[in-house]
Amino acid sequence: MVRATTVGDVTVIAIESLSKRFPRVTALDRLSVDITPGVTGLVGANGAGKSTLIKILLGLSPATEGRAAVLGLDVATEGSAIRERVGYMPEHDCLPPDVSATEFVVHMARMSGLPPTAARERTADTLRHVGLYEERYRPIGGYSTGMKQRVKLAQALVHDPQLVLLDEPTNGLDPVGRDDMLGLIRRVHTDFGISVLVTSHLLGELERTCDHVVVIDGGKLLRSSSTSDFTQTTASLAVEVTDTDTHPDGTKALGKALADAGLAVQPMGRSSDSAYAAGHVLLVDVDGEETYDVVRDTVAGLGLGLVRMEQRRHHISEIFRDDTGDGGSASAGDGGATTGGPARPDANEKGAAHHVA
Ligand SMILES: Nc1ncnc2c1ncn2[C@@H]1O[C@H](COP(=O)(O)OP(=O)(O)OP(=O)(O)O)[C@@H](O)[C@H]1O
Repeated sequence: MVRATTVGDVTVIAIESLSKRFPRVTALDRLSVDITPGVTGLVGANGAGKSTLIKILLGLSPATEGRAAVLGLDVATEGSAIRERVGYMPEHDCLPPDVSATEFVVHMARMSGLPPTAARERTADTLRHVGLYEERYRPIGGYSTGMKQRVKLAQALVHDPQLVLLDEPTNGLDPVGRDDMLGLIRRVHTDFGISVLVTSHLLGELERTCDHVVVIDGGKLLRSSSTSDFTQTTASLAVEVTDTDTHPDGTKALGKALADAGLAVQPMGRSSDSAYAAGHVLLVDVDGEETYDVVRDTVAGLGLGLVRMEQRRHHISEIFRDDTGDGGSASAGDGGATTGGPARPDANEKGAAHHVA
């Protein structure tokens, strides 16, 4: 296996055919993926194997098969060296209620080997960075969920790691809290150059935050690509038309005519984007400049009124929806639209071999 390092902008995490089997469940199933510097989202439905992967990467839990290296260190044999260089924000609440954020984060810094003065200085800096400076002497038990998540982030950052693994950092947060946390995560990389692997079951929020997205389902890799590849390669036109006496369902008539003209078209169903009225908007795949002309001419030919024709990037959540209209298992909770569209290449395997008992 190639030993991954951070030098020269190469792989930060190398995962090679990694499996983790519990007695009744295969949590990871021959997963192979490389993660490069930057902010990477690891997305999957509940139970997809995200937390299991993070624990293996930290050297806290052995893999059943396969290998992985973090910052060039083997997870099987060099766990403590990995944990010196990597920060970890666990998913579940793990904070002592009776101590202040300062006491807790100083303690974690000392555990990571920082001398007392450096630990106090780094704690103050880190708590300021996460926006907890004013409240730093209050007991954590009185904190809101958002503040607790920030303490967890601070303790992951305090020893100045090269990489942080953040397990569901937006869990339990309201939309404003989510946005704040995602902004903080982005700045962990832009301000400090720390690489980030962040898990979520919400594709939409990773789309806004991450340079790269890795999608897993049932412990298998579904897709790994840059965020822009996810969205830009699937540019489409949202087209809305009026009905007429001749065409009482103008949307349906246009959809048929555009399909006859050779365009890939589908009705937009449920969407996280409230600007679009479900059932009255068609999504047309853009296949060059001529697509606009074909749509305009077809609308005119049918005598329909054109309400809108606008370019629209797909949300990642739409790329992983299933064909049933229920939403893909990796799109849970983000209001992903669910009409037809570019299907996952391996959609038939979704969830395969997840529960093996
Ligand atoms: N210690 C364990 N013993 C048995 N099964 C486990 C154990 N840990 C995880 N699993 C199972 O492995 C699968 C993957 O779990 P994991 O926690 O990694 O998923 P996840 O993607 O992090 O989901 P969530 O977001 O709900 O935590 C699940 O089916 C889970 O029940």
